[in-house]
Amino acid sequence: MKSEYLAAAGLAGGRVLANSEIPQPEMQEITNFCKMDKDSLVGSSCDVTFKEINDINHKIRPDLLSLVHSDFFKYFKLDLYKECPFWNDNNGYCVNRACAVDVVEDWDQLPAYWQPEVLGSLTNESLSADQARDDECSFLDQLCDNSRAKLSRQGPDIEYCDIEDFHNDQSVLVDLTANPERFTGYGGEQSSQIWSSIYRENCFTLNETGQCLAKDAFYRLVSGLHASIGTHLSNDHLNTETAKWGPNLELFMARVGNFPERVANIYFNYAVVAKALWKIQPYLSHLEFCNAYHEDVKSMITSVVSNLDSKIFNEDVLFHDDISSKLKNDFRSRFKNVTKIMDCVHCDRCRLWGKVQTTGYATSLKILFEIDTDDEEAKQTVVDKLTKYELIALFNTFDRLSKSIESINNFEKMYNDKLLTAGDRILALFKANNFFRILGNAGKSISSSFINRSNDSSAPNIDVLEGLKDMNISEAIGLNDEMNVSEAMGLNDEKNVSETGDVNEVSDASNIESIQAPETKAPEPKFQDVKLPPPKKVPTKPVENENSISKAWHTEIDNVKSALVFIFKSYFGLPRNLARMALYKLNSLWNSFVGVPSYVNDQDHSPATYQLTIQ
Ligand SMILES: Cc1cc2nc3c(=O)[nH]c(=O)nc-3n(C[C@H](O)[C@H](O)[C@H](O)COP(=O)(O)OP(=O)(O)OC[C@H]3O[C@@H](n4cnc5c(N)ncnc54)[C@H](O)[C@@H]3O)c2cc1C
Repeated sequence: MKSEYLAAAGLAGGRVLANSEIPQPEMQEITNFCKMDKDSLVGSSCDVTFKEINDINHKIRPDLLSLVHSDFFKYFKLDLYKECPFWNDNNGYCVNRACAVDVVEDWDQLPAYWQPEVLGSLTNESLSADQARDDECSFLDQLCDNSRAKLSRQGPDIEYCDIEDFHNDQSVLVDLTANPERFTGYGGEQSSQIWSSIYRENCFTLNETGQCLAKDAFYRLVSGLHASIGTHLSNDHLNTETAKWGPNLELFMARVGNFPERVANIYFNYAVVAKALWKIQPYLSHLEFCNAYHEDVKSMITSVVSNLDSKIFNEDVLFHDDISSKLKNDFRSRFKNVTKIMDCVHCDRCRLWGKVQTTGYATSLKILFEIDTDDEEAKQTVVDKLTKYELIALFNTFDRLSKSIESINNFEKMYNDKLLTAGDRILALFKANNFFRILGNAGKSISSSFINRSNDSSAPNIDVLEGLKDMNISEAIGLNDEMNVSEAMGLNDEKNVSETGDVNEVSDASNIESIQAPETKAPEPKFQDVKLPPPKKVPTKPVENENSISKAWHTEIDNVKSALVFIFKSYFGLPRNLARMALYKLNSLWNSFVGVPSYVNDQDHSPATYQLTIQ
């Protein structure tokens, strides 16, 4: 095995490293966006690089997008009112319009196979629970509404999510394309509680071989889901000034981009779901669709899945022997809990997408870990028993990850553009010699170490530019005012700057506590990472001992001259200053008359500050 693979795999000297211990690859590109080497492997169980996944994703993206917009894949059923099974917290709700879900009410618009009669349990109360489940849950039967072979669901538990939800009386049908996953404003204590309980599920008690790898995989799945949600809410974010939805680079960097580990976890999840799809490929191509429309869907499925490769993820390393089967059971029940925690999410839109994606991961895990590659019959049985909702969730989850990866690549372009623009602006600042004026306007301080160095040289040099990363020049380069530029540029991946500017410690597999009670560390001494050049020796002037009368006389004369010049200039400049003041006042009155916001008149309240105030 290549040493690069060993390092990326987290295997050192026969010891399995936790995710947090895996050394981050050296940065090889000019940009430090996400500080990742795209030619390194995605993880210990993946024989695929970040770049290869980017290429695959680029190829399949159009078909995958069409697939999830097709009538067959765009509807999902869930119970939006199910009570939280873990804690008594069923009174909260999210009042933002963005949290709402539009459910399907106009049934006439739906294709025949989505009509209530076909969905069975929505209306047909005469069916027994088992019958309803069979009708509802046999994916193959649902492709054509006239063939309904009954498949028994007896046998050992192989479920990683609660599939009962799909035939619950309370369940509603939702058009996923009409309810995009995006920024909803959901946050605060409630969402942190959800995330901390999800991460707490990653506390395996068994001390079996391979536990570390399983624990690491569990963590990566959850963190990848979290990061993918963070990417979507940053990519489709509401700009409160323009009232338009669009990407928010600063938010993305603060939530995901500054944490290479989180970005890598999105790629890891992509590999897991892709492998599950690859694994059921032979069965998907044998599906019998009823009409020409479905044939289109089938060809889109084939074109997506045929681009995937078995080496993308090796599930066999996780639970490879009998000893680890207990661990697998633990893994399964813990992941099931993650899917159930979604019922505690107060924001309906977030709950919807949380349910879709956890169901998608649960389906992938079932396919990966419960299908024995040597047993053809068992394989067929597992695939046959997939419900259509599991398949819909599987493809939609793959689409979410694919969209995340596309967004990450777009954010990288934006980041590089911003960096270039920032660089140009910084150079322009020096050329125009208006550096201190701008800083004064921004009301920011500049580090003394930087002032010392900038005084040494009038031309911008690397030390000076490096010094810039230490100070908050967000206004100068147009980044979020609350964010330190070094963090915004990803120069420091140790800290997580939340939207409100809070600095929390980065959490990792071994650091769940940081999520439960985010620790605020005492600020570290600044500039410790900056290598300062030795201080220049300033030639010292010889001390003058003589304090002659003539020197004192000249000083006095100079002072009198300066005072006279000042008085003369003041009289001379008075009309000009009065005219300016009048003009300024008139301008200000005119602006208020035509309704221009007050910050335009007020230098201390730049648009950036104004934006922060109204947020
Ligand atoms: C199931 C679910 C679905 C959601 N869907 C949406 C949605 O569609 N739209 C929306 O606007 N909001 C959604 N949210 C809310 C969103 O995820 C955040 O919780 C919210 O925006 C507040 O963010 P935050 O910065 O306070 O930190 P949070 O994202 O709540 O994170 C809490 C802490 O976890 C750690 N952390 C963050 N990301 C990771 C990661 N990837 N890996 C490891 N640790 C991490 C950090 O230390 C952070 O301080 C959802 C929340 C949940 C629980």
